[in-house]
Amino acid sequence: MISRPILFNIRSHINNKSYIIHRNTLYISKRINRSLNINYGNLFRNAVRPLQKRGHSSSSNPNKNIDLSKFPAENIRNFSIIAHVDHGKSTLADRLLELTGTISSNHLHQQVLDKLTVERERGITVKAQTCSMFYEYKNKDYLLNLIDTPGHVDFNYEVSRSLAACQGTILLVDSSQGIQAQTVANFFLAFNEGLAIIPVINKIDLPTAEPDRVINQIESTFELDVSLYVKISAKSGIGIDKILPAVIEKIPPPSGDINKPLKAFLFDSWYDTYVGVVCLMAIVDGKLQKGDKIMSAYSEKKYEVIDIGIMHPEQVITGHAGQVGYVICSMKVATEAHIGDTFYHIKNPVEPLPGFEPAKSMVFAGVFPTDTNEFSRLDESITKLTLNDASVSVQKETSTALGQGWRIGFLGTLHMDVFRQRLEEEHDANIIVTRPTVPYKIIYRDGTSKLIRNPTEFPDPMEMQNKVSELQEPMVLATIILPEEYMGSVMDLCGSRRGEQLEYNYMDESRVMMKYSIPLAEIVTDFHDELKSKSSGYASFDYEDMGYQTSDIVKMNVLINKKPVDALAAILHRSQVAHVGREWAKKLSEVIPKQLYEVIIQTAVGGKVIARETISAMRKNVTAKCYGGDVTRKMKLLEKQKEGKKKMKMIGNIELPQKAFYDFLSTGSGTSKKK
Ligand SMILES: Nc1nc2c(ncn2[C@@H]2O[C@H](COP(=O)(O)OP(=O)(O)OP(=O)(O)O)[C@@H](O)[C@H]2O)c(=O)[nH]1
Repeated sequence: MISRPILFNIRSHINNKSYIIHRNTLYISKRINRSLNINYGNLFRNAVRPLQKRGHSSSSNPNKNIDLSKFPAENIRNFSIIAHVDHGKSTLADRLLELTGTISSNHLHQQVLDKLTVERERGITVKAQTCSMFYEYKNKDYLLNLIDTPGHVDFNYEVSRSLAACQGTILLVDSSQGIQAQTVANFFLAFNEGLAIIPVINKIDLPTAEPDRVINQIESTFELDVSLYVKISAKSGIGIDKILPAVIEKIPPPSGDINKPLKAFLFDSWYDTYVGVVCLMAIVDGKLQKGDKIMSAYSEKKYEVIDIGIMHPEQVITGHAGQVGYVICSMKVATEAHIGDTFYHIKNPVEPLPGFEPAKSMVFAGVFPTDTNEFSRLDESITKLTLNDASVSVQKETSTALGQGWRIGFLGTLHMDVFRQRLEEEHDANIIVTRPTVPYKIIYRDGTSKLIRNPTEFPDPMEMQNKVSELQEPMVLATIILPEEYMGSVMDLCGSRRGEQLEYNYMDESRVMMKYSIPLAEIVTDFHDELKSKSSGYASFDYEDMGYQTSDIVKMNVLINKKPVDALAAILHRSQVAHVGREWAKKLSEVIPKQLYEVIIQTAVGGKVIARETISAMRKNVTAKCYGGDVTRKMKLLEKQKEGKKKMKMIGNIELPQKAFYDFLSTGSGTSKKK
């Protein structure tokens, strides 16, 4: 049994001070009527820079001391907020930070903890964020460590990791929407962790709010003690003052023993341009100080602690049981920070903590630099981004069409899209991402099996005939919650996606929860959009892994002038081949520009051609309009044409503009269904 780690109880010297520690940055703000007296070293000055760059306000004073030693375990609470997408987690986190004076109430930014550009642009949380607040309750000072978590199913790994660092959670439910699919999924994550759960009903300011109905839903669906619930409007601030007293009263303090040998738990890490690899560790037992020699239970590599947390080492670096903070040790490479690793003093080995189950990639896609010279730079960027997102798996791969690249595993297609956007925006990458595929399983006659993450690994006909006993595809258990009137159309949708209904229950007189077993491949493309459109936006959906099932899957090749293009191959269920084959051939014929010779596009399974399109030849004479006149002008036009050609990708023996290739791969060319 693991003692639950605490966040950010960094031993230091605080004299009635208030501060907030952010995951990868830090800023300090005054608590009302109290003065700051904090002493920072270079680390803090370095760490604060990125935050200031992003425009956050900071009232930091680099020459004062912080002391957290006055917060014994019983005055600490570690809690998270879990909810369905858009039910108001980040807004509630803002209100709590304001209430505790951690940020000012006229703070310019909303959703302060959504720090990534991608989060602000998309209005979603993708990365769990942590901050500490100070709060006085019944004449006692409390250190409250709050973790804001993502709501979307693709980021569940972040939620699980956050919950492992907490003793309790706020289950936030929108009072106009009621329980949704991710409310259910997140509730069970918290429930299985044995956390104290406080139901909080949000958005009671809305005219459509039905808080009492939602409370009944919570009671009947989760059998939760609803006498604990709190009704709020995170937007207007109604009821916010009731939340922290409930957190203190209902959530137990953390446990841990300062006198036991060191057991430090690495549960997050990131790459900071100024200080390199930074780990977020929970010191479950024992103490950790600057200069300590520690060892990773995972890799058995030895490190020296260079700095802890955000403080100047001489004043604030000592940790004790239940403390967490930044630990900067002599880790050179980003991948050395293994999420879930246990660290101990070299001379005092301990039994490692169970750690986290590694995230299981649900979809894989090839990522290739558009300019092959960019490979090394992008390789470094991917490594850094992976450190900030442990749920991504990366392997190098080579495509005949696209050159050297990577096969990257994601938790879902939104996750994939966010990763692509971060790579482009934060690392200035120019990339082509191939169509995502789910991991299929090949069962061989000799009893062995192999997972394939790339259509190019699909067995050839000879291998199929002689060695393969069966092919399997991954299945998921989908939970769909929707108003009763949309049941018919959603059932049709699930049926068309090879879904099999397992059960349905009424949550109240008009809302239904349906469970389906569906092939993962059927939901990773446009299922969510279709579900929204079939239910006028009212259905919500979540899924979990359900293992593998025998399936009639085949590899579909795309041939250009009779040559297969590896980057365009796909693994499909046989029932999809006819319409996907036709759709792809047509789409490719639309994006491939006319060439100097005829181009034949075919889609085929084995030797059988599914669809064929032909693009007739065209000779483009760029100098035609020059009527034999000026030679320099002709030369210039030819040069320009040459430049243009550099931006082309050779696919088979044809030239395809990168944009066309990108357009084909990124949208509309999935295994979308006949509408
Ligand atoms: N009317 C009203 N709107 C609210 C309230 N709380 C949040 N909202 C709005 O609901 C939307 C979603 O709020 P967020 O705080 O981003 O929701 P979230 O749960 O953090 O979203 P994800 O991180 O994407 O899961 C925003 O437009 C908020 O302004 C509330 O109490 N009342």
